[in-house]
Amino acid sequence: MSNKLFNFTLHSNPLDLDVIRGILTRLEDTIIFALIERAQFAHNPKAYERGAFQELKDIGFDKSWLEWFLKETESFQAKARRFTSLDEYPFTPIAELPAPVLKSVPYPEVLYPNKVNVNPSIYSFYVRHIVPRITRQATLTLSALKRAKGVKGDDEYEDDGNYGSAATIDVEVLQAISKRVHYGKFVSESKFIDNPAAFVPHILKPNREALEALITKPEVERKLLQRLRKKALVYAQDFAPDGEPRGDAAKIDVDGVVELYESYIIPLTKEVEVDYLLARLDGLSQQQIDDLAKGKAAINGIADRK
Ligand SMILES: C=C(O[C@@H]1C=C(C(=O)O)C=C[C@H]1O)C(=O)O
Repeated sequence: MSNKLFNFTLHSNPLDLDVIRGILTRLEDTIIFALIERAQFAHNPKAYERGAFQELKDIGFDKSWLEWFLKETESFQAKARRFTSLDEYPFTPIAELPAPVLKSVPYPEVLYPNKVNVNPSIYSFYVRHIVPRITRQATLTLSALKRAKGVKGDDEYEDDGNYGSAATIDVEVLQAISKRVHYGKFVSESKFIDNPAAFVPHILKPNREALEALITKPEVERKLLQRLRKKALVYAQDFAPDGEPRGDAAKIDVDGVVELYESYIIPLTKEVEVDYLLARLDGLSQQQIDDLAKGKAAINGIADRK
């Protein structure tokens, strides 16, 4: 997983909406392939239950197996200077992460300062809804194998022996979804500077519905879901030894991938867009707000700050 999704040296304008949408499109591939990898392992619900591993309690960690994997992984990433830019957010509380060993990079200030972070919601929907659905086939296979060995009840659904591999992929999926959803801030800033006058009244007199109507592009969403289904059908195919596609989307629940976007990722991205807009005028002078209300675009993509 690239540490810096947006390579500022490669793009002249980080707020070009087509460039941003291209990055969101590329993240579809990352998420689909990671879900294909996760679907190879059973659900193993114990891995998401706090306090379920005595081994973790013995080392003083009382949360879940996955939360332990997140903390250990993100601790190393934090030392390597991850989470110092405005578009990457750890799932582990930032206060529990070590300081970077490298000096931070002075990334250009593209986004307006904000505290929008929906990782708790991403974690919750992923664990409660996405993992059980994506791993359904592997889970049914595991339970049948366990019953054949005389195992009955909850233990049928536990421990395909891959707690570590599955959690490693869970971390990758969660971080990719977090990047994708929080990229809504770049989308929002792009739309705001393109037409600030449209947004200012609904920020001054907070109106989430009006702001959501302004940022929603139904045709973009419709094409995205169409593209996603086609990608999942192709990526999930098995291939014959000579590379001939077998035409069966055997490796993933394609409807589950589409539902992930339709029911969770897109709605949450739009919430991030609206939350970002609602804080977009914080700290600006009345004159700056008046100028924006008259449609004077912000300079270099970010309004002058006081
Ligand atoms: C991300 C955008 O904003 C909204 C959210 C979208 C999404 O999450 O895929 C797509 C279109 C818009 O409704 C955009 O306009 O590209």
